[in-house]
Amino acid sequence: MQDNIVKIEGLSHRYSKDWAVQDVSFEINKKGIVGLLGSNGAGKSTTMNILCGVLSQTRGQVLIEGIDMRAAPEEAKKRIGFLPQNAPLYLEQTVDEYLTYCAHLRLIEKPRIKAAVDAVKEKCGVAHFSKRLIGNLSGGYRQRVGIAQALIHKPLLVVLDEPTNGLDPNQILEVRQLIKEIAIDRAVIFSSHILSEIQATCQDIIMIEGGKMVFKDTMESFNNYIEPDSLITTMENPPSAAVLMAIPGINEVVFLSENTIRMHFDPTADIAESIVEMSVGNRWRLKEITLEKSSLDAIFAQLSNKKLKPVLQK
Ligand SMILES: Nc1ncnc2c1ncn2[C@@H]1O[C@H](COP(=O)(O)OP(=O)(O)OP(=O)(O)O)[C@@H](O)[C@H]1O
Repeated sequence: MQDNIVKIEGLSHRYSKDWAVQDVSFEINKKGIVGLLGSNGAGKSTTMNILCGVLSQTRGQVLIEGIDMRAAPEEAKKRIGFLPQNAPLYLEQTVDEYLTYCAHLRLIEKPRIKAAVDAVKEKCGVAHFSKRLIGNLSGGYRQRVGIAQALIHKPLLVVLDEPTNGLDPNQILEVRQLIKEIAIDRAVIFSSHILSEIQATCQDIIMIEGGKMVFKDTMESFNNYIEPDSLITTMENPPSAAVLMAIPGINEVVFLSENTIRMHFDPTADIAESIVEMSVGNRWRLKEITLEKSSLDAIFAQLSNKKLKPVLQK
């Protein structure tokens, strides 16, 4: 029995001569929400389209519950519900007509179709719009219908490509809540170029930039990277950089001016307390000490910077 629903190994894809995705490998557990984060053009849609069997990779392997997407696409696709970046909605159909059509496409047996449609309408909060033309729904409700079609055949894995893109703040909150609900008994992977979006919803995060995976871990460990690791002090009578560097835990000292110093330190060491105590003992005349906390956006920017080594890759 597989303990993961997705296993991707050495995935690479090029459309013509440029590689859109290069050597991406990851696994997804059977339950929970994974966020695929990356800026525009990072390779998110390419990865998701390959994962769902919509696009055939140049290299590498995609296994869905151990089934090779290339070798047995029909079996693998049965396990997946997909909402692509541009939801495949027919605006001139009603919600009922469209979901019934999707149920047929998913080869649900005729006598079971009505119950399947009713169940996903209920789950996605669109039952009261059953007879409404999709073209007359708001963006948020259209997205709900898009998610409903992805759930119609009760897939083990739901793949949502930028599901909150273009929605207003209230609609974003509603779709996030819906994603959390559908992930209770299955795996969900969704993509976004907005870090806070992934942070609010996911247990795990995979980040790709320039087609390469630069980070993969739990959201919790990602958040730990924003622990303060530098501080700024102002002292009337500061010691030399060498004296400060000798304090255990300090690994870089930068004089910003004669009296203002930035110190980088190991976040596990209690540096602020050591500096205050030493300042009193050595008459450094400490006037100010401020911990600097990297913002999430700064970390995102750092990880997105292709020139940097992918230091956080696990
Ligand atoms: N059909 C295509 N033909 C040629 N190049 C493509 C094609 N689709 C995507 N690309 C290129 O592949 C790279 C990755 O694109 P992809 O759409 O996967 O990124 P993305 O992270 O989903 O970005 P976005 O959020 O803007 O959709 C980009 O450089 C893009 O221009």
